[in-house]
Amino acid sequence: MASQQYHISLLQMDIRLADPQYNQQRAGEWIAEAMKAEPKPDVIVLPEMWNTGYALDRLDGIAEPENGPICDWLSETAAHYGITIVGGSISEQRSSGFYNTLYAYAPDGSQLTRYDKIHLFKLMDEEKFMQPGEQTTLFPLGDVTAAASICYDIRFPELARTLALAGAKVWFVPAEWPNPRLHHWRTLLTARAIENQMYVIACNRVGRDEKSEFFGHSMIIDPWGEVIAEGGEEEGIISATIDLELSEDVRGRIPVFADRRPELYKHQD
Ligand SMILES: NC(=O)CCC(=O)C(=O)O
Repeated sequence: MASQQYHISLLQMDIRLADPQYNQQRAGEWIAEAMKAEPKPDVIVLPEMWNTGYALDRLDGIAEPENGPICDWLSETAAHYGITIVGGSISEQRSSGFYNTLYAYAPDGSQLTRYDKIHLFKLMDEEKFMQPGEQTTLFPLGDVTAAASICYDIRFPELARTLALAGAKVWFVPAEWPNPRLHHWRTLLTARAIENQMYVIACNRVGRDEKSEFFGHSMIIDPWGEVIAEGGEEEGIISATIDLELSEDVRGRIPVFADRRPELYKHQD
């Protein structure tokens, strides 16, 4: 079996509202910077909607076309450096509307997954402008099953549990999670890691837009719930090495999955 160790780098970047060219240039600079580190990252993660930010009322004309140039760029960048890129999410325009869409690419540049955010966040008016996704996603990270969801999705424990039951040992979560809910962000991510005995790898943006201020605090949490890396509130690269065998180890010690009693998880009067 191939090694299950991966060096992960999260690009905790600021995002300029409604300026995809500038944001792509900055993302490229951040990736080049991350690749100078030793050890070099195997996996790079970007935040949510990093191309446009939450410029929801201006997406027409600035959102990416389906499988558009940003996807080509993510694919070429992954192949150029020989890394996996969990490309955060981008705002994408299709004939059926706008979507908040995550793409991931393998080290050979092939597309690993495309996922449309399934829970749209009403507090930021997402549902007024965007269409929800209709399915969850799993994808291979080497020999291991990985999952990805987006930001508000972390509030739905049944989603994380479904992904873990389907085999996920690591869950990637790009985000634009604003103040003042840092306590929710840290607690929910940690709970999802502990209850599902999997790595949770969450990349949040920093900076502000016209309505919100974003606090960063990108996190890499292991299957015991230990925070092994956490960002501050400034732009930066947050890195750690993970060992996906730890998930099996923790599941063996506290056999939550074997002990589940799903036949009782329905309310009876
Ligand atoms: N972009 C988002 O989905 C934000 C979710 C959020 O802030 C929350 O509290 O949930």
